[in-house]
Amino acid sequence: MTSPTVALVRAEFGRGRARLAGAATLALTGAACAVAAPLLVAGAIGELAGGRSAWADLIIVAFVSVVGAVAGAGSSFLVTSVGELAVAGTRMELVRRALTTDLTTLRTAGTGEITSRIVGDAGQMRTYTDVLASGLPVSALSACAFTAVMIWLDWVLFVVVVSTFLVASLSMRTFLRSTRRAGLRQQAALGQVTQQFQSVMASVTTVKAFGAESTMLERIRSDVEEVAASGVRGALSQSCITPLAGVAQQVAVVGVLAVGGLRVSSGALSLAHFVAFLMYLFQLVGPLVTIAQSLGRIQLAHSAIERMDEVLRFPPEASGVAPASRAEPSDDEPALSFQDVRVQVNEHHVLRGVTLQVPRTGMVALVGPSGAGKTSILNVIEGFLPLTSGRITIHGHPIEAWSVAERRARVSLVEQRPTLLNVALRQNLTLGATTWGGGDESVWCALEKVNLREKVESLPHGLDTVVDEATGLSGGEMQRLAIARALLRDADIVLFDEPTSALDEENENATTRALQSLAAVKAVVVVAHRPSLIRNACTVYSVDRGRVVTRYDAGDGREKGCIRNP
Ligand SMILES: Nc1ncnc2c1ncn2[C@@H]1O[C@H](COP(=O)(O)OP(=O)(O)OP(=O)(O)O)[C@@H](O)[C@H]1O
Repeated sequence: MTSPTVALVRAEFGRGRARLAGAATLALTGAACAVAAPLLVAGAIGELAGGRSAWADLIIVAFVSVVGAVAGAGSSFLVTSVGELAVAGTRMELVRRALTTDLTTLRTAGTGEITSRIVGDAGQMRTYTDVLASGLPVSALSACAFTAVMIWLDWVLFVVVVSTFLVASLSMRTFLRSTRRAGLRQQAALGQVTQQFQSVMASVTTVKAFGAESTMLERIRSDVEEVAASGVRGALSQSCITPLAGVAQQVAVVGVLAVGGLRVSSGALSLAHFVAFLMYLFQLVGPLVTIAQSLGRIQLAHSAIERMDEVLRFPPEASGVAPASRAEPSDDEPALSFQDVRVQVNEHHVLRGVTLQVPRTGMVALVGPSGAGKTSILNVIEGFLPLTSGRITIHGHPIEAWSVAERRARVSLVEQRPTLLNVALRQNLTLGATTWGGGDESVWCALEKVNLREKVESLPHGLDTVVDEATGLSGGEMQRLAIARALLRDADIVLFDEPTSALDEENENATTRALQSLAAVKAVVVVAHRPSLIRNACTVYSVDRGRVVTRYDAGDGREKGCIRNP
């Protein structure tokens, strides 16, 4: 199967083909200069041996060497710039895949693991692009050219060189394999470190409050040590490659000197060709070491590619069918309808046959003991939990008939544990707000409804305040900001999961009023424990063990608190 990472890199290289063509031309120039230099030196020796001046030849040698060096540097710069773009393109695709896959895949993989692939493994791929596009082809080209000239100069001496390098290359294969294994283990351990550290940071206050710093440190230590141990194993294998090439070169030099000396004295080889052959032999070691090291680095990059491939193969969220296949919502249909909805995750029966209806306007409350399945009902509407059987309709159309984006555009959610993004308050509040025309008035209006206007006005940067760990928002303030965000979104179904659980009486009353006025024009579903919220519901569904066990409807012209069992 083709690696999606490699396919991405190829596509990026395709986009940078002009620069790569320039790099290839420069690399060829560099290689040609490297090949020409010893021949020019041999020519100079011939001139000197014949008692003639060799100044002109030596100046040409110097010129060719400088041109070769400049061409090599230019080629490497061009390839590096294309490589950076390839890494950036791959990183963006990894982020896109992570954001567009379903929650189950995301949670199974672990966000820390994914982070380490986006940051660490993608960085490792720079090695791959550098090596593959620059070091390796140039060295291979030079080695081929040197080899061809060496055969032309004296094939007997070349056989001596090949036999020594063949023995060395067989030993190198073992080192290359162990480098790859070490690389895979190191990247996996690094992923674990990121995963563990992220989870500790997410609960850092709990860790501190319970004095669990050293316990957490110990949990992370074994993975950190594994990163180091695999790194050392990889470095050991890699560091054996250069000396091995050095030893092969020395053995080859001794062999070439012995055999070459005999051939020069017998007149089978001229002195100038013998010197040129030796120069090529010394020059050959550089490209050979680069090739061997490049192969080692490619092994490391391959392990990174395997790990990125896993993310790039994440399935996208089921997108539903195109809107064209569905008629416009009818006014007579309820906003939401569940018929015998069942959800099973692995062996766990989360919902066991839920039937309920939510009218187009008004508030429906879900009540019940902890773990009953209330949040799961909201999650299945959002598509965070997959439906096992049963039927859900939104405005009369089955959820399968809505694309995920369209369905979510109709629905707004305030989660039980709301989160704010690390961006300005304004951006947090207008996240997904389709009606927000760029003016702040609607934002202030939403903040007023949740009793937060004064607080935000008092902040030195107002709506431009960036929400980070140092902002120090209280749990109740976070909850009210999340409610304001939901009020600003132009969705016709609004889901609230225990929206007042962290609020004092005054803020609870303000929020209840905001929800009431919202329910006058929209369908509101609220998971609630507080009587103040339940009191305002037109229908209350009592949920237990994944089922609706009772339904209470408020009577016509009822007074507050008057909820009767049908
Ligand atoms: N993705 C999931 N995988 C496995 N089990 C799940 C999943 N989501 C929910 N559950 C389980 O389903 C049950 C219902 O969970 P849910 O969060 O819906 O309860 P709840 O009624 O909202 O509880 P609470 O009032 O405490 O928030 C729980 O036992 C929970 O562990």
